[in-house]
Amino acid sequence: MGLHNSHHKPCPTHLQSPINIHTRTAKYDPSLKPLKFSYDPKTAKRIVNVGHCFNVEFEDTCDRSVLGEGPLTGYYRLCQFHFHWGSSDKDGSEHNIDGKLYPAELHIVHWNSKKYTSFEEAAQHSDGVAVVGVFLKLGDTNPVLESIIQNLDRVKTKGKTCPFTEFDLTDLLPKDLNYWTYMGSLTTKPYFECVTWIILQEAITVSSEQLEQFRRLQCTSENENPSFILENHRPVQPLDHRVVRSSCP
Ligand SMILES: CCCCNCc1ccc(S(N)(=O)=O)cc1
Ligand SMILES: [Zn+2]
Repeated sequence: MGLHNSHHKPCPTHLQSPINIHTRTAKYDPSLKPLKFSYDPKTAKRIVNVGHCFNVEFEDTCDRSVLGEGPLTGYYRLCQFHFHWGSSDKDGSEHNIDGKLYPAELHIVHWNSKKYTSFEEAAQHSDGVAVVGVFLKLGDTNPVLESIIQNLDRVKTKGKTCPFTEFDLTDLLPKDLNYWTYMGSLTTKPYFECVTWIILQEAITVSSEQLEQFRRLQCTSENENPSFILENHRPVQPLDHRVVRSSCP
């Protein structure tokens, strides 16, 4: 199924992510609301090395940590956050801003708990998932990131987990919560087209040494010859007929 045109041949519509955000083409939408983060630090649970990155997982059996408003209808339940990075500080982010790459990108993953009963079910629907993307720019050591990174040697190999509780995720967000938003997909297999992307316009800082810690994670399990997660960012995908909206003019 896809858009129809005068030569009557259906052209497939791609709704894949990430994309390059061309800021001058983004359309200010005054109907977009401010983002409303309501996170309970007690829902932080553990850090897991999932092989291609590490996830910081939250308790998502009830609506104790939710994202509301913004471009969303209703609220979406926080389930995990993770990062994408590159083999050097020159690239690593998944989304680009006017062709500019950042050294890393944070993804905060939520699912529509009003309509669906799990992330896996929500991921089958176009209104199922909402991911907040935050760029990481090179700068001073980020003390909040450091509280996560100091645990990484406990999840060095694939499949390892360690407890991680009492974490206030709002401490990791920039002050300015203005955003771009568009409809897209998961950026790793199975690439389901289920994501309302909400990309913050202000970046947070990360130091070069902190990025090096990400690259020391292993994609192999402890009884295999070690190989490292040097990079895990997907190339940008065609925007096609999609419009990126902005929360500010
Ligand atoms: C259906 C189960 C798939 C597990 N993986 C979920 C997943 C993949 C990618 C992203 S991302 N990188 O688009 O934020 C979030 C969550
Ligand atoms: Zn991601």
